[in-house]
Amino acid sequence: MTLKRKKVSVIGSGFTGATTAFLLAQKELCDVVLVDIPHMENPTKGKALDMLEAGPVLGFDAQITGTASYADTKESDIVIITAGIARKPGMSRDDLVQTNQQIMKDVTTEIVNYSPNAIILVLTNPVDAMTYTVFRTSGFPKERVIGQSGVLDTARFRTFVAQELNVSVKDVTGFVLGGHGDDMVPLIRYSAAGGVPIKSLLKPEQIEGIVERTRKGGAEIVNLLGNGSAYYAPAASLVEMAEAILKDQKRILPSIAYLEGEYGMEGIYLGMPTILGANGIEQIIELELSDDENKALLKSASAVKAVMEVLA
Ligand SMILES: NC(=O)C1=CN([C@@H]2O[C@H](COP(=O)(O)OP(=O)(O)OC[C@H]3O[C@@H](n4cnc5c(N)ncnc54)[C@H](O)[C@@H]3O)[C@@H](O)[C@H]2O)C=CC1
Ligand SMILES: CC(=O)C(=O)O
Repeated sequence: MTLKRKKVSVIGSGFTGATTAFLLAQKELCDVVLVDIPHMENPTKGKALDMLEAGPVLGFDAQITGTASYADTKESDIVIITAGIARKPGMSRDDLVQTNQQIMKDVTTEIVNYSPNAIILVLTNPVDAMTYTVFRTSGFPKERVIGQSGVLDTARFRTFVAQELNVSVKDVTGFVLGGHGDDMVPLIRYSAAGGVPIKSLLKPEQIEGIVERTRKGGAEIVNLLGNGSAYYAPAASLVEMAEAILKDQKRILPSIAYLEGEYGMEGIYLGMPTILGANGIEQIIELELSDDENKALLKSASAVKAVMEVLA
């Protein structure tokens, strides 16, 4: 009897898509199909072949296919959407929303056609609104359409806390909630180093500095790179979420989840503490928030709603 390996398709073979595909294969989590537009078919095939040829050196065994045909994605367990454009000079935020929204609709129609039982992970920005578009277009249940931002934002927060304390990042925990923007909400009360609340380890001004740097974490990398946005940490974040689902790990990770009454909100995708397992989002965890934390979360939700208002 041959065991069928799990299959993950990654849509968009750019910086984040290619890095995600490589990490998934390197960890032998699944076979990977990397998809891009027809114009990009040969470069996509080239990237996939190049990754495959790293297998003998790194000692991993996974199929990696580059393609422009969605037929190759048939019966994927997970489909990860990284396709889309980033904002260019002269382009408004609304232009970006319109363009990426159309790409989400086109891509999702193909995903539904070939992988009707898949779990979809969305990365494309503005990610809260794009996850909502994929949810509406797919008709999938809410637990099977999930956005990525909180794992990345929390990773940045943990990195900065570890740097400030000069301790191992492995011992730093945290939780960043809300939309993927300047109003995201790092929950200081739930952040600790080795189990010790960071409030008793750092001065208020140090914590404020870390919160601000986390909120601007994406822009910091954009400014340094000069020609694109972050992709190593975003890809690692997608892979952590995909692994939790593929292995039914029941990990408590922040995900962009659809709210139907949780935290007093309805009809919006927003970063929340969730349990991720084989069924996708298996639970949204409702934390007790202080008045200030609740106010900050509502402010972040308003920013997401403002983007949703320009959705067609
Ligand atoms: N949510 C998050 O935390 C993060 C979100 N992002 C977002 O992810 C997206 C991708 O970023 P990068 O990979 O750096 O961009 P990139 O420009 O390197 O790659 C995008 C790829 O999408 C492809 N593409 C465009 N239309 C397509 C379609 N209809 N079907 C299939 N492929 C298509 C392009 O040909 C390109 O290869 C951007 O919107 C970026 O802002 C990036 C990092 C973190
Ligand atoms: C690009 C992006 O969303 C980030 O680096 O946070």
